[in-house]
Amino acid sequence: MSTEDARRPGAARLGTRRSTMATTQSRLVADAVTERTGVPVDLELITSFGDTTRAHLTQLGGTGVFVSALRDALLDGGVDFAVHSLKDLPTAPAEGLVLAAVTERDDPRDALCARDGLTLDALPAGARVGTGSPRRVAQLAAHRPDLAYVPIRGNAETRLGKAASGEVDAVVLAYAGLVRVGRLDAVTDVLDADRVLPAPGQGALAVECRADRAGADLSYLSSVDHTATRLAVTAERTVLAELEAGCHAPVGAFARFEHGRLRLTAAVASTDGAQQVRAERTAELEVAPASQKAAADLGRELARSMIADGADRIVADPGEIGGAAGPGAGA
Ligand SMILES: NCc1[nH]cc(CCC(=O)O)c1CC(=O)O
Repeated sequence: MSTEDARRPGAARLGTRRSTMATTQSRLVADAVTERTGVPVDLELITSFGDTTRAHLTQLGGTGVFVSALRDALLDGGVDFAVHSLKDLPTAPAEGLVLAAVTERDDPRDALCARDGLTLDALPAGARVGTGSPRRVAQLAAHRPDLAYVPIRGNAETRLGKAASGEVDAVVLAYAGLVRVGRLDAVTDVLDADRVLPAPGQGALAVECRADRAGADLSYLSSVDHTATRLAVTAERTVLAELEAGCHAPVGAFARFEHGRLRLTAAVASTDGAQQVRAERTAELEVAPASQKAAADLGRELARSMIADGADRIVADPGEIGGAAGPGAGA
């Protein structure tokens, strides 16, 4: 374990993964906490299995590879709190831990980073699109079944490098992540939610700490909680939980407040894009912490209507990326 700075007495210790994206988003939250409460925060770098393994993410057989090392450090008191990309957090609550805050969401959309400034519609048939996310492949294939989807992994810089080197023609990454690593220059098409629904929680950060400290010595963490975001991501994550799907399932969900209502859209698609269940539902909801249950109810009702339409069967057997069904022949 190494520290970013020498530890300052009285400073809170924020555990973070080592990647540029993780340290940038941890620093953002640390600065917001300090600005709002006066509590100084030091970053402590922790290596996780997800950062070191060469196995493809979808082969790791479980969710949350990025978060378990941080959670161990929280539970044993090595650090006071941790910041995760919310979309990487399993929906099942972690024993002894709570979400002390969910920060205001950044842009939730996915972005295409293609050679020669190409947009999704302009990519030629057969172009190779690199992404290891079944959700992205499934939804992209629904629009462009004629492209070749190639599973790739690595951090944002590594993936962008594969497009720059010509190994693939394009990669798809979260817009918010590209902002955090300072690589918006690579974006050639921003994929709005009508085309590709983001992952539940995408663009929001989760602040996690030990349950017995959240209402006690760490109660100041609530200063960075954003109620509207928390309600939206509660609805989104409830869809995922009800579908019994993990963060690498082909499930997109996005909720936003519009005219006093929370509007939730979700989609499940097979990896070849051929089967898709998409649904939307709204609920009248006050932007207040007391609306938490109503937000979860909205997610549960939407998921149940999708299951009635066969969404659970797609989740159970979405097909492989670049698998037997493969890219369609037509242009
Ligand atoms: N799975 C990795 C991951 N976790 C969070 C982000 C982006 C930032 C965010 O969604 O908050 C990324 C990279 C990506 O999907 O391109």
